[in-house]
Amino acid sequence: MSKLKVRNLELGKGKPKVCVPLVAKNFEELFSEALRISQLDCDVIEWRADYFMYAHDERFMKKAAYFVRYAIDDKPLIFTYRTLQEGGGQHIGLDDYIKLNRMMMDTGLVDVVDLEFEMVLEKPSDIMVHAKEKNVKVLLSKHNHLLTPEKNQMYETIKDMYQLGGDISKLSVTPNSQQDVLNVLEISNKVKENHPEIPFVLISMGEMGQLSRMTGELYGSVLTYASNGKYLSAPGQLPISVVREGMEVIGYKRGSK
Ligand SMILES: O=C1C[C@@](O)(C(=O)O)C[C@@H](O)[C@@H]1O
Repeated sequence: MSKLKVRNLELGKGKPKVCVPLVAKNFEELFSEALRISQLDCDVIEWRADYFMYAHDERFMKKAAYFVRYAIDDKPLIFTYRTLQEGGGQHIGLDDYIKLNRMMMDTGLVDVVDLEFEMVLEKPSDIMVHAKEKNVKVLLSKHNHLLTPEKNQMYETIKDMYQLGGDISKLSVTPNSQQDVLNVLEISNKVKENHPEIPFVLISMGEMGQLSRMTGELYGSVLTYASNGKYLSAPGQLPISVVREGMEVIGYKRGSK
């Protein structure tokens, strides 16, 4: 499995790392939630800026990023603005999306930026190069809240994201049957076996897909998203303790303590 260093964390080594969402609509909530979440047993924090009411004001966003970094200290931080099309909290135009993400890279306060694959494809720009220059990792993502695509399509998407320069490829899909969940696990395993160079995350959302949030050690996902105790940023997210226990059982090896 390919390894990726983010601050002191090595993604792809041992168990998947646990990421929880930071969701807030104003500054007061942002600061208190960031402080609260930084005390949880998580490895990574994902700031879902699409829920923040000042997300369209550049000056406020810079201040907000300082607030968050101050509150969470040295924890790895993913900046995410999820678009409405992919299940996010508020609308953003393509140009503003690119501008906001570039600006976040420039702050030097975020470690990873989650960029939607479709947005990057739609607006060819130097954003991937810019991230490299700023030493920010790019997690390319794609979400399907209706269904689970064909197996081959999922496989190709993960590879295409890597090809485009993503440091992590992430695909979150919705199962309509248990077979869909198995398909996600099968493709995870296939990427792990055939493309060990690709750090990836494959999630089957909803209650039906919860198993996929705990099987990363077996099938290769480097990150898993859990609830923050107050809020789920996607259907099917489990409490941190449940995910950790599940991963412990699934990854249990004879002879390990
Ligand atoms: O893309 C993802 C994964 C996710 O959708 C999930 O299924 O847990 C949760 C989102 O917050 C995150 O941006």
